[in-house]
Amino acid sequence: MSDPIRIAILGASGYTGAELIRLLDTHDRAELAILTADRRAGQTLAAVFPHLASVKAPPLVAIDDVTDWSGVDVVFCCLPHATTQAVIAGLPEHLKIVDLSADFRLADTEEYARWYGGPHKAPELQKTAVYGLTELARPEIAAARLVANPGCYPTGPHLALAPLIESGLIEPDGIIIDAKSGVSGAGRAAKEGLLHGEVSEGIHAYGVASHRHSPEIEQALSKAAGRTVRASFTPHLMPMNRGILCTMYVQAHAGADAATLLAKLAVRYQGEPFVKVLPTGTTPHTRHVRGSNLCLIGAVDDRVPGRVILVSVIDNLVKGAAGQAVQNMNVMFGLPETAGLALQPMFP
Ligand SMILES: NC(=O)C1=CN([C@@H]2O[C@H](COP(=O)(O)OP(=O)(O)OC[C@H]3O[C@@H](n4cnc5c(N)ncnc54)[C@H](OP(=O)(O)O)[C@@H]3O)[C@@H](O)[C@H]2O)C=CC1
Ligand SMILES: CC(=O)N[C@@H](CCC(=O)OP(=O)(O)O)C(=O)O
Repeated sequence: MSDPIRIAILGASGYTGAELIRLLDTHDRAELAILTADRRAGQTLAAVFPHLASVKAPPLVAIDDVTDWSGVDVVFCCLPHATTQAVIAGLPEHLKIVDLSADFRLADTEEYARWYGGPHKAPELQKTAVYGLTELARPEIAAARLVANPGCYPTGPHLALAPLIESGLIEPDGIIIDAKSGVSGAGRAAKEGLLHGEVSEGIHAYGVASHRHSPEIEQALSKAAGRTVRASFTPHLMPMNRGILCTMYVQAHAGADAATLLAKLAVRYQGEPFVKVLPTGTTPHTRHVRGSNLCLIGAVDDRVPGRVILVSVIDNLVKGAAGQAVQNMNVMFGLPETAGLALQPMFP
């Protein structure tokens, strides 16, 4: 039997922490060594998450109380933005790190400062981080010490659009991304505006033309295009717990249609366990990925000539966060990529 991979989860009492624990419980090499929390430090996992009571895990502790990291191989960091960078900068060199926050995703430090309200506290470390959309950066992830796990909104559009832009099948400028997310995307800390009475039976756009995932999406599309690209991105909050659906309006280049775009994606993602391309003319539902690490992509020809409408879905807590983080850990340690992720979606 191979040695266990000893894992620390910083911010284990949040939504993505819980999801990591659920997935890693099915991973035959994973051993939970350290779990941290802030307000919930000192509690057992069973007290914080009764649904995970049977998982073998240490009690949750405050990060400052962790003085010995020698029994840890990899850290999943599930802390809020900005809190993360100083914590990661202080971790010993021997640790591999998958950061689920936004702190290390933007390669341009000025762009980071513009969108996240101030200069980065660990700019040298930021330069070493690899943006970890697994299917599109495997060799870099395999060699990385620090992986910046992508944001939940950018993941679907990045997977759907980057291969189409790279191959010249669609126009990179002027893409419109209309995104809809479940409320768990906002994390566990109760906030006004996210209470049941304010979210149920309604839907609203937010961060219109100003959401901090715009630069992350544009970073991905620009890389694919080899030049700066701007996109229109509007997120909406949906009265559901999990899931992100993105509707993308793209202009196809001469002769290309939905079938052409899907054929390109099918070739690009052939053999990929988690990215699935649907038959032309069909579109996925968030319920088709709930609880799984899947990203489904469909496309339909618009009635406007030359325009194609693509739709992607993921579970924001799995492929949009904890699942992709486990996938990245598997790549970093040379393990089968599906370890800990072989869960089919829940339906209904
Ligand atoms: N939710 C999602 O769908 C996604 C989230 N992310 C990102 O992942 C990270 C975690 O998200 P999520 O799990 O939803 O967040 P939650 O708010 O649910 O959890 C945050 C965790 O961090 C701990 N924490 C909060 N403040 C501090 C602090 N100052 N010092 C130490 N620990 C602290 C909390 O502890 P305690 O409970 O004890 O207060 C909790 O364990 C965030 O950066 C988020 O943006 C990324 C992709 C998707
Ligand atoms: C519904 C909701 O509030 N979603 C979050 C995005 C969550 C996410 O995954 O992104 P980060 O890791 O960058 O936080 C938001 O709009 O800020």
